[in-house]
Order: sequence, then C-alpha cells, then structure tokens
Amino acid sequence: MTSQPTPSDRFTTATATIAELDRRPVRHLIGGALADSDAHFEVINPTTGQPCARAPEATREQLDEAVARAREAQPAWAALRWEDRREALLQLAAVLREHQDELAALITLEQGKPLAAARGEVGRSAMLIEQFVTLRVEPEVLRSNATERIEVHYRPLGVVGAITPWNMPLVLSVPKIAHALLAGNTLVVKPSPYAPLATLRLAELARKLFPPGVLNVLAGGNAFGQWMSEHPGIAKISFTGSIPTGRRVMGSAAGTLKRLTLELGGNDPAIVLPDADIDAIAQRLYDAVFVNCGQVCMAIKRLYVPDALYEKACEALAGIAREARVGDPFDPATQLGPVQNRAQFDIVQAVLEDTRARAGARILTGGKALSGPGYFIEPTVVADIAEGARMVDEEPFGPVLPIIRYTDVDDAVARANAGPHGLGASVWGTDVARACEVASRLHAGTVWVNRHVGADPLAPFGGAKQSGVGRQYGLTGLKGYMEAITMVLPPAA
Ligand SMILES: NC(=O)c1ccc[n+]([C@@H]2O[C@H](COP(=O)([O-])OP(=O)(O)OC[C@H]3O[C@@H](n4cnc5c(N)ncnc54)[C@H](O)[C@@H]3O)[C@@H](O)[C@H]2O)c1
Ligand SMILES: O=S(=O)(O)c1ccc(CO)cc1
Repeated sequence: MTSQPTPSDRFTTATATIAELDRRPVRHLIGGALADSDAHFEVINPTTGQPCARAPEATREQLDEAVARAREAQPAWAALRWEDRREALLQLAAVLREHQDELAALITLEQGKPLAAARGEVGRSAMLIEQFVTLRVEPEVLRSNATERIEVHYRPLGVVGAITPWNMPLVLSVPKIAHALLAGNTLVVKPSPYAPLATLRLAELARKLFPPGVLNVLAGGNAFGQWMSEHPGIAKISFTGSIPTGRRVMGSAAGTLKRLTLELGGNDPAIVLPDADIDAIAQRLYDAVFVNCGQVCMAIKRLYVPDALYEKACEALAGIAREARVGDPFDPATQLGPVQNRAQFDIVQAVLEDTRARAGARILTGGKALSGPGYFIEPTVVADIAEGARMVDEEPFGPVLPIIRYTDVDDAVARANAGPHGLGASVWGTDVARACEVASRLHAGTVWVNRHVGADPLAPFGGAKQSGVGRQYGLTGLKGYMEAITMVLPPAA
C-alpha cells in the first residue's frame, strides 16, 4: 500500500522542483519536440519579486512552425475514434494526478497561491478532464419524413489557439486543451508570460501521450498572442483574460473571421437579503471574495447589504480578514499569498489610494501593501463606499472588498445589474424561494443562490454582456470547438 504524501514530503518535492529549475531549461513543445528560443524572459516569483526561472520567448517563425505541425497532425487526430481521443485525454488527467506535487510547486512559485490551493488546482484540472470526456457529440436528426432527412453533424474546426492568463495557469488552460482535442482539433497554447512554468512542464510531461503536432505549447508575450489571433492557419481562438485584451483579440481575429470564445473579466455582485443569517454565511462570503487573493474572475467583487444587517456584516467580514495569515505561500499556515505581478500590485494600490481619497469611505481593515519584498497586500474590507469609486466600478483583481449599503431590494438588483460586466452574481437569504426570485432578475452568465464561485464541468460557463463571448464547459462549450454542418439528405431508405 502506498502512503499519502505528508506536508513535509510535499515541502521536499517543492524544494526539489524549484532546485530542478536551475538545472533543466524551460522549453516549448513544438511538433512533439522540446524547443528553445534565442531570446528569453524572466519569470518573477511574486513572493520575493525576484526572478525564479528563465523562459524561452517564442518567435513568429516558431509560431508558424507550430501551426504547420498542428495542421499536418489534425486530419489523423480527427480520424481517430472518439474513444481513442478520450483515452489520450484520460492519460493527461493521470499525468496531472501523478505529478500533482511537482506541478503544484511550480504554480505556487510562479503564481503565489498557497501550496494546498495549488494542489487543489492541479487535482481540479484532472477532474475537469475526467468530467469533460463523459461528453460525446453525436449527429442530430432534426427531421426525417417521406421527402427528406435533415441531420446536423459536428466537425472539428482545425487548429485552435488557446491564450490564457496568470491567475489559474492549469485550471484555465486544461479545459481548452480537453475541449479542443476531444472535438478532434489540434492546438497551439500560449500561457501568460507571468506564469508559464506549470503549463510548459505539463506539456513536457504529456508530450508522448499525443502524436507529434497535436498539442503545442509555446511561451511568449502579448505580441505572440496577437500573432496567434491574426494567424491564417488558426481557425479559432479560445481566450481567457481581461476585457481590454479580449477586445484586441476580437480585432486581430477579424481579418480571418476566426471563431472566438472569450472568457473575460468580471465584477461580480453578491446581494445579501434582509432575512440572511450573517453568522451562518460570513465565512462563505469571505472565501468567495478572497479566494486566490481575490484573483478569480468570478470572485465576489461587490457586496450589497441591507441597512438592518449592514454593521453586523461589515464587522463579521472585517473580523475574518483581520485574522487571515498573509505570507509565504509555501508555509502551510499561510492563507493568502501575494498578488501575482507588479502591474497588478500597482493597480490594486491605485484602487486603494482612490478609496482613501473618498470622503466617508471607512477602511475597516487592511488598506495597504505589506512592507518588505514581494507583492503582498493586506486583505482589505471597506464600508460606506458606493458606485463611483474605482473599487466598486472596476475589477480590482486583488484582496479587497467593498461593502455597499442598500435600502430597497429592487434598487440593489438594479445596481448589481448596472455596468458592463456580467460574469457571475449571487443572492443570499434564508427564504430560498425569495432568494431564487431575486436571482432570476440578475443578468450574468452564472447566478448562484447561497453560494458563489465554482463552475460545474457539465454546465456552460461564460460571461453575459462584456464579460465574454461564447461558453466553455458542458456540451455547449464542447460544440464551440466544432462546426455545425446541416446535411439535407434524401429520405432514409
Ligand atoms: N472569464 C474568465 O473565465 C476569466 C478567468 C480568469 C481570468 N479572467 C480575467 O483575466 C484578467 C487577468 O488576467 P491577465 O492580466 O493575464 O489578462 P490579460 O488580458 O492581460 O492577458 C491574458 C493573456 O492574453 C495575452 N495577450 C495580451 N495582449 C494580447 C493581445 N493583444 N492579443 C492576444 N493576446 C494577448 C497575454 O499575454 C496573456 O497570455 C482579469 O480581467 C480576469 O477577470 C477571466
Ligand atoms: O472550473 S473552476 O475551477 O470552477 C474555474 C475557476 C476559475 C475560472 C475563471 O477564473 C473558471 C473556472
């Protein structure tokens, strides 16, 4: 019987993984082979603000090669049986599980989330694949009568380009890989230059699972993402990132009329109803705000609380935040790591400065960066703040929570729905029927009652309004990686 790794085993694995980075070069996977580039960029450890690895910077020629190899590989990959593609993907899930500690150490190093959360991200990535492969797209018979038979067939698109952000390197790249490959496409993946290590290592570990050219992973900067979006050999871009970049991707993809899935930023509201039990929900609200140091697209970013519960909710949430252990994400006692990069750290500080300058806004706890190295910001809870403040109107993507007072539920709904975002939203109350009725009036891609954050692998996930275009997850998401072909046929014999 094999024993489970202990926290000290995990620490040893993490130390060895980091030491290995000094010995083993970080490389792209192109056409089944590991490849370097002439130019390199530094990956910064957000805990120290210092470089922790050197990644190759892919050129336009390397993109052309990856796309050419993906195009060559695509017909044979699409010709495999669905079961064979499913089997290869299940092996990818097994690699994730087998290398969970190593990949988690890389995520913690490059992204800054506590090691236990990074292990959770790797395990969840494996579970997502295992769930996605239960899906199967079959031809649909729409009409069959004496004069005609109309069927809809779903075919792969060709080469898919996947562009991902830094907040959840594997949970955001693995679903794109699984959807695209299951559907019979081949892939070129570009992780964020801020956090490319875990995705590149996964590609290296998985390179023998797929025929050469089926899965290509290249490290590159923003220009590389633009080249992908413009590339005539790529049929679809599946992008996760910010709204401004999503607009740029849409613009770059226009020349070739690429298919697009855009998973973009959110500014999720949560409405606490007057009958809510604050003691019962405070910890869950807190977790849905401060998960991954607030760097989750569908985290709660604005909390609406009625007059009668306002002070109690403020004190409960600020109380939890005051107790949070902020620090080295490799320390098992740490609950909140750093913000992932300098630019994001500066944005969150600017939002805090705007908050401090607002007459009346009460910073109940936090409100500033920690002194010392790394991009640490105190978990911050702010009361008596409202629309018009940057913390409320924008997506700060950091450990901050504005608590907004309301008097009338209809007004809270209108304010929750105002603005360009529409990723997620939630309603919290003890009268579940009433909470569901209020939830039905919220305009977002996912609406929760008495919870917030978390996507079911078999349900479509994505943004309403400017939070996205298209959906991932579920059959709807999978079909987004396929072309629907209507076949108008003579009647069945
Ligand atoms: N809706 C979702 O599922 C979801 C999930 C996670 C993060 N996000 C959003 O992502 C943002 C944070 O991530 P980020 O800062 O890495 O986002 P970002 O938009 O800055 O970058 C995302 C990716 O796009 C690439 N890129 C940048 N410019 C490009 C261009 N012109 N053309 C093509 N690619 C380009 C980057 O190199 C990176 O790989 C937040 O707004 C967050 O809400 C959304
Ligand atoms: O599949 S989930 O782990 O629930 C998940 C987490 C985050 C995001 C976007 O940030 C999407 C899906």
